[in-house]
Amino acid sequence: MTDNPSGSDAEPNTPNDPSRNPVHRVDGGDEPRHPSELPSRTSEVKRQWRDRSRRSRTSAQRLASRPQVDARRTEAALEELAGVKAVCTYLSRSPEPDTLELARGLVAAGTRVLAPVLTDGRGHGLGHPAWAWFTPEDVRPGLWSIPEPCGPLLPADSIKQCDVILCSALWVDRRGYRVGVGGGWYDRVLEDRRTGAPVWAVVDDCEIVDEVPRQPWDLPVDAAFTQTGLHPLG
Ligand SMILES: Nc1nc2c(c(=O)[nH]1)N(C=O)[C@@H](CNc1ccc(C(=O)N[C@@H](CCC(=O)O)C(=O)O)cc1)CN2
Ligand SMILES: Nc1ncnc2c1ncn2[C@@H]1O[C@H](COP(=O)(O)OP(=O)(O)OP(=O)(O)O)[C@@H](O)[C@H]1O
Repeated sequence: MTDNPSGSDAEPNTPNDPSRNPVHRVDGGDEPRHPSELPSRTSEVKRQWRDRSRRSRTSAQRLASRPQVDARRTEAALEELAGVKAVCTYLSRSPEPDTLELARGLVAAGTRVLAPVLTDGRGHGLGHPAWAWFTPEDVRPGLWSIPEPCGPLLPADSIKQCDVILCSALWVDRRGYRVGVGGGWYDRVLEDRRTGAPVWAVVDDCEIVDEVPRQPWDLPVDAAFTQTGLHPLG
Protein backbone atom coordinates (compact mmCIF):
# COMPACT_ATOMS: atom_id res chain seq x y z
CA MET A 1 0.00 0.00 0.00
CA THR A 2 1.07 3.55 -0.51
CA ASP A 3 -0.02 7.00 0.57
CA ASN A 4 0.47 8.58 -2.81
CA PRO A 5 -1.04 7.93 -6.21
CA SER A 6 2.26 7.24 -7.91
CA GLY A 7 2.91 4.21 -5.70
CA SER A 8 6.15 2.32 -5.25
CA ASP A 9 5.43 0.12 -8.24
CA ALA A 10 4.11 2.92 -10.39
CA GLU A 11 5.68 6.25 -11.30
CA PRO A 12 8.15 8.31 -9.29
CA ASN A 13 6.70 11.26 -7.34
CA THR A 14 6.48 14.54 -9.16
CA PRO A 15 5.72 18.08 -7.95
CA ASN A 16 2.25 17.62 -9.44
CA ASP A 17 1.51 14.56 -7.36
CA PRO A 18 -1.96 15.43 -5.95
CA SER A 19 -1.29 13.80 -2.57
CA ARG A 20 1.88 15.88 -2.05
CA ASN A 21 0.32 19.22 -2.73
CA PRO A 22 -1.73 20.68 0.15
CA VAL A 23 -4.00 22.48 -2.29
CA HIS A 24 -5.34 19.07 -3.25
CA ARG A 25 -6.27 18.12 0.31
CA VAL A 26 -9.79 19.36 -0.04
CA ASP A 27 -12.87 17.68 1.39
CA GLY A 28 -15.60 19.21 -0.68
CA GLY A 29 -16.66 21.82 1.89
CA ASP A 30 -16.98 24.49 -0.79
CA GLU A 31 -18.67 22.18 -3.30
CA PRO A 32 -21.71 23.03 -5.36
CA ARG A 33 -24.80 21.26 -3.97
CA HIS A 34 -26.30 20.58 -7.36
CA PRO A 35 -24.66 18.74 -10.27
CA SER A 36 -25.72 21.46 -12.71
CA GLU A 37 -23.49 24.01 -10.97
CA LEU A 38 -20.17 25.01 -12.49
CA PRO A 39 -17.26 22.57 -12.24
CA SER A 40 -15.43 23.19 -8.97
CA ARG A 41 -11.80 23.06 -8.05
CA THR A 42 -12.41 19.63 -6.53
CA SER A 43 -13.71 18.36 -9.88
CA GLU A 44 -10.50 19.59 -11.49
CA VAL A 45 -8.42 17.83 -8.84
CA LYS A 46 -10.39 14.60 -9.39
CA ARG A 47 -9.59 14.95 -13.08
CA GLN A 48 -5.87 15.09 -12.20
CA TRP A 49 -6.22 11.90 -10.15
CA ARG A 50 -7.92 10.24 -13.13
CA ASP A 51 -5.07 11.32 -15.45
CA ARG A 52 -2.54 9.97 -13.01
CA SER A 53 -4.40 6.67 -12.83
CA ARG A 54 -4.42 6.36 -16.59
CA ARG A 55 -0.66 6.97 -16.74
CA SER A 56 0.08 4.58 -13.91
CA ARG A 57 -2.22 1.77 -15.06
CA THR A 58 -0.80 1.90 -18.59
CA SER A 59 2.86 2.06 -17.50
CA ALA A 60 4.97 -0.80 -18.83
CA GLN A 61 5.59 -2.05 -15.30
CA ARG A 62 1.91 -2.18 -14.31
CA LEU A 63 0.88 -3.80 -17.60
CA ALA A 64 3.61 -6.43 -17.27
CA SER A 65 2.53 -7.45 -13.76
CA ARG A 66 -1.22 -7.19 -14.48
CA PRO A 67 -1.84 -10.92 -15.20
CA GLN A 68 -0.18 -12.06 -11.95
CA VAL A 69 -1.80 -9.30 -9.88
CA ASP A 70 -5.22 -10.18 -11.32
CA ALA A 71 -4.74 -13.92 -10.79
CA ARG A 72 -3.88 -13.35 -7.11
CA ARG A 73 -6.87 -11.08 -6.57
CA THR A 74 -9.27 -13.44 -8.35
CA GLU A 75 -8.13 -16.38 -6.26
CA ALA A 76 -8.45 -14.37 -3.03
CA ALA A 77 -11.88 -13.03 -4.03
CA LEU A 78 -13.24 -16.48 -4.94
CA GLU A 79 -12.19 -17.69 -1.51
CA GLU A 80 -13.67 -14.65 0.26
CA LEU A 81 -16.96 -14.89 -1.67
CA ALA A 82 -17.42 -18.68 -1.36
CA GLY A 83 -21.05 -19.46 -0.55
CA VAL A 84 -22.37 -15.94 -1.26
CA LYS A 85 -25.68 -16.16 -3.19
CA ALA A 86 -25.49 -13.02 -5.38
CA VAL A 87 -22.72 -10.53 -6.15
CA CYS A 88 -22.70 -7.34 -8.21
CA THR A 89 -19.56 -6.62 -10.18
CA TYR A 90 -18.51 -4.41 -13.07
CA LEU A 91 -17.10 -6.33 -16.04
CA SER A 92 -13.60 -5.00 -16.61
CA ARG A 93 -11.90 -3.60 -19.69
CA SER A 94 -8.13 -3.20 -19.94
CA PRO A 95 -6.28 -1.77 -18.01
CA GLU A 96 -8.79 -2.06 -15.17
CA PRO A 97 -8.28 -4.75 -12.53
CA ASP A 98 -9.78 -7.87 -14.12
CA THR A 99 -13.19 -9.02 -12.95
CA LEU A 100 -14.21 -11.20 -15.89
CA GLU A 101 -12.31 -14.22 -14.65
CA LEU A 102 -13.76 -13.61 -11.19
CA ALA A 103 -17.30 -13.39 -12.60
CA ARG A 104 -16.80 -16.67 -14.47
CA GLY A 105 -15.41 -18.31 -11.34
CA LEU A 106 -18.31 -17.08 -9.23
CA VAL A 107 -20.90 -18.42 -11.67
CA ALA A 108 -19.05 -21.76 -11.81
CA ALA A 109 -19.22 -21.86 -8.00
CA GLY A 110 -23.00 -21.27 -8.03
CA THR A 111 -23.02 -17.54 -7.19
CA ARG A 112 -25.31 -15.30 -9.24
CA VAL A 113 -23.49 -12.29 -10.78
CA LEU A 114 -25.26 -9.04 -11.61
CA ALA A 115 -23.32 -6.73 -13.97
CA PRO A 116 -23.85 -3.20 -15.35
CA VAL A 117 -25.50 -2.72 -18.74
CA LEU A 118 -24.78 0.57 -20.52
CA THR A 119 -26.45 0.02 -23.92
CA ASP A 120 -29.73 -1.07 -25.42
CA GLY A 121 -27.90 -3.87 -27.26
CA ARG A 122 -27.73 -1.87 -30.50
CA GLY A 123 -24.90 0.41 -29.41
CA HIS A 124 -27.03 3.22 -28.01
CA GLY A 125 -26.31 4.39 -24.47
CA LEU A 126 -29.17 3.86 -22.02
CA GLY A 127 -28.53 7.12 -20.16
CA HIS A 128 -29.45 5.57 -16.82
CA PRO A 129 -27.94 2.75 -14.75
CA ALA A 130 -29.25 -0.77 -15.48
CA TRP A 131 -28.16 -4.36 -14.86
CA ALA A 132 -28.41 -7.91 -16.20
CA TRP A 133 -27.44 -11.31 -14.82
CA PHE A 134 -24.07 -12.43 -16.17
CA THR A 135 -23.51 -15.76 -17.89
CA PRO A 136 -20.02 -16.37 -19.29
CA GLU A 137 -21.19 -17.31 -22.79
CA ASP A 138 -23.50 -14.33 -23.21
CA VAL A 139 -21.45 -11.13 -23.14
CA ARG A 140 -21.24 -8.32 -25.72
CA PRO A 141 -19.11 -5.18 -26.01
CA GLY A 142 -21.10 -2.19 -24.76
CA LEU A 143 -20.14 1.49 -24.54
CA TRP A 144 -16.42 2.33 -24.57
CA SER A 145 -15.50 -1.37 -25.01
CA ILE A 146 -16.94 -2.26 -21.62
CA PRO A 147 -18.27 -5.85 -21.73
CA GLU A 148 -21.90 -6.26 -20.68
CA PRO A 149 -24.26 -9.22 -20.24
CA CYS A 150 -26.84 -9.77 -23.00
CA GLY A 151 -29.55 -11.04 -20.65
CA PRO A 152 -32.86 -9.27 -19.94
CA LEU A 153 -32.41 -5.66 -18.82
CA LEU A 154 -33.10 -5.05 -15.13
CA PRO A 155 -33.70 -1.73 -13.33
CA ALA A 156 -31.12 0.10 -11.22
CA ASP A 157 -32.65 -1.06 -7.93
CA SER A 158 -31.96 -4.72 -8.82
CA ILE A 159 -28.75 -4.11 -6.86
CA LYS A 160 -30.97 -4.94 -3.85
CA GLN A 161 -30.72 -8.62 -4.82
CA CYS A 162 -26.98 -8.67 -4.18
CA ASP A 163 -25.26 -9.64 -0.94
CA VAL A 164 -21.89 -8.08 -1.84
CA ILE A 165 -21.18 -5.25 -4.29
CA LEU A 166 -17.85 -4.97 -6.09
CA CYS A 167 -17.42 -1.56 -7.70
CA SER A 168 -14.79 -0.04 -9.95
CA ALA A 169 -12.42 2.63 -8.67
CA LEU A 170 -9.23 4.32 -9.81
CA TRP A 171 -8.20 5.24 -6.26
CA VAL A 172 -9.71 4.62 -2.85
CA ASP A 173 -8.72 6.28 0.41
CA ARG A 174 -8.56 5.13 4.01
CA ARG A 175 -11.99 6.59 4.75
CA GLY A 176 -13.46 4.61 1.85
CA TYR A 177 -13.92 7.49 -0.57
CA ARG A 178 -13.18 6.60 -4.18
CA VAL A 179 -12.31 8.31 -7.40
CA GLY A 180 -14.05 6.58 -10.29
CA VAL A 181 -14.17 7.21 -14.01
CA GLY A 182 -16.41 10.22 -13.45
CA GLY A 183 -19.93 9.35 -14.55
CA GLY A 184 -21.34 9.15 -11.03
CA TRP A 185 -22.77 5.73 -11.96
CA TYR A 186 -21.89 4.09 -8.65
CA ASP A 187 -22.84 7.13 -6.59
CA ARG A 188 -26.33 6.73 -8.05
CA VAL A 189 -26.76 2.95 -7.85
CA LEU A 190 -25.26 2.46 -4.39
CA GLU A 191 -28.12 4.42 -2.86
CA ASP A 192 -30.42 1.47 -3.74
CA ARG A 193 -28.36 -1.32 -2.23
CA ARG A 194 -29.74 -3.55 0.49
CA THR A 195 -29.02 -2.17 3.96
CA GLY A 196 -25.80 -3.66 5.23
CA ALA A 197 -24.68 -5.12 1.89
CA PRO A 198 -20.93 -4.46 1.84
CA VAL A 199 -19.36 -2.47 -1.00
CA TRP A 200 -15.81 -3.31 -2.00
CA ALA A 201 -13.76 -1.26 -4.48
CA VAL A 202 -11.62 -3.46 -6.72
CA VAL A 203 -8.17 -1.88 -6.97
CA ASP A 204 -4.48 -2.75 -6.76
CA ASP A 205 -2.58 -2.31 -3.48
CA CYS A 206 -0.85 0.85 -4.77
CA GLU A 207 -4.25 2.46 -5.40
CA ILE A 208 -5.16 2.69 -1.70
CA VAL A 209 -4.10 6.22 -0.69
CA ASP A 210 -4.45 8.43 2.38
CA GLU A 211 -6.99 10.89 1.03
CA VAL A 212 -8.77 11.60 -2.23
CA PRO A 213 -10.91 14.68 -2.92
CA ARG A 214 -14.47 14.21 -1.73
CA GLN A 215 -17.62 15.79 -3.12
CA PRO A 216 -21.04 15.99 -1.42
CA TRP A 217 -22.56 13.11 -3.41
CA ASP A 218 -19.63 10.68 -2.92
CA LEU A 219 -20.58 7.54 -0.99
CA PRO A 220 -17.79 5.69 0.85
CA VAL A 221 -17.10 2.00 0.25
CA ASP A 222 -16.52 -0.47 3.07
CA ALA A 223 -13.32 -2.06 1.83
CA ALA A 224 -10.80 -2.33 -0.97
CA PHE A 225 -10.30 -5.71 -2.60
CA THR A 226 -6.74 -6.02 -3.91
CA GLN A 227 -4.28 -8.73 -4.85
CA THR A 228 -3.54 -9.07 -1.12
CA GLY A 229 -7.18 -9.56 -0.20
CA LEU A 230 -9.81 -7.54 1.64
CA HIS A 231 -8.75 -4.26 3.29
CA PRO A 232 -11.49 -2.71 5.48
CA LEU A 233 -11.66 1.08 5.20
CA GLY A 234 -13.34 3.88 7.11
N1 LIG B 1 -15.68 -1.80 -16.64
C1 LIG B 1 -16.38 -0.83 -16.06
N2 LIG B 1 -17.70 -0.87 -16.07
C2 LIG B 1 -18.43 0.11 -15.47
C3 LIG B 1 -17.81 1.21 -14.87
C4 LIG B 1 -16.38 1.23 -14.86
O1 LIG B 1 -15.71 2.13 -14.30
N3 LIG B 1 -15.71 0.20 -15.47
N4 LIG B 1 -18.58 2.22 -14.32
C5 LIG B 1 -18.15 3.11 -13.36
O2 LIG B 1 -18.80 4.03 -12.99
C6 LIG B 1 -20.01 2.30 -14.71
C7 LIG B 1 -20.14 2.92 -16.08
N5 LIG B 1 -19.71 4.28 -16.13
C8 LIG B 1 -18.75 4.74 -16.98
C9 LIG B 1 -18.63 6.10 -17.21
C10 LIG B 1 -17.68 6.59 -18.08
C11 LIG B 1 -16.82 5.72 -18.74
C12 LIG B 1 -15.81 6.17 -19.71
O3 LIG B 1 -14.90 5.45 -20.06
N6 LIG B 1 -15.90 7.32 -20.26
C13 LIG B 1 -14.96 7.72 -21.30
C14 LIG B 1 -15.35 9.02 -21.92
C15 LIG B 1 -16.79 9.09 -22.23
C16 LIG B 1 -17.18 10.13 -23.23
O4 LIG B 1 -16.55 10.20 -24.29
O5 LIG B 1 -18.13 10.86 -22.92
C17 LIG B 1 -13.56 7.83 -20.77
O6 LIG B 1 -13.41 7.96 -19.53
O7 LIG B 1 -12.65 7.82 -21.58
C18 LIG B 1 -16.92 4.38 -18.49
C19 LIG B 1 -17.89 3.89 -17.62
C20 LIG B 1 -20.58 0.92 -14.71
N7 LIG B 1 -19.78 0.00 -15.51
N1 LIG C 1 -26.74 10.41 -6.89
C1 LIG C 1 -26.48 11.09 -8.01
N2 LIG C 1 -27.48 11.42 -8.87
C2 LIG C 1 -27.23 12.10 -10.00
N3 LIG C 1 -25.99 12.50 -10.40
C3 LIG C 1 -24.97 12.20 -9.59
C4 LIG C 1 -25.15 11.48 -8.37
N4 LIG C 1 -23.95 11.32 -7.79
C5 LIG C 1 -23.05 11.92 -8.61
N5 LIG C 1 -23.64 12.44 -9.68
C6 LIG C 1 -22.97 13.19 -10.76
O1 LIG C 1 -22.02 12.36 -11.40
C7 LIG C 1 -20.89 13.14 -11.80
C8 LIG C 1 -19.59 12.43 -11.55
O2 LIG C 1 -19.44 12.17 -10.18
P1 LIG C 1 -18.01 11.70 -9.61
O3 LIG C 1 -16.93 12.59 -10.11
O4 LIG C 1 -18.14 11.54 -8.13
O5 LIG C 1 -17.84 10.30 -10.33
P2 LIG C 1 -17.13 8.99 -9.83
O6 LIG C 1 -17.76 8.52 -8.56
O7 LIG C 1 -15.67 9.24 -9.79
O8 LIG C 1 -17.48 8.02 -11.04
P3 LIG C 1 -18.21 6.58 -11.14
O9 LIG C 1 -19.16 6.43 -9.96
O10 LIG C 1 -18.91 6.63 -12.44
O11 LIG C 1 -17.13 5.58 -11.10
C9 LIG C 1 -20.97 14.45 -11.07
O12 LIG C 1 -21.18 15.46 -12.03
C10 LIG C 1 -22.17 14.33 -10.17
O13 LIG C 1 -22.92 15.51 -10.17
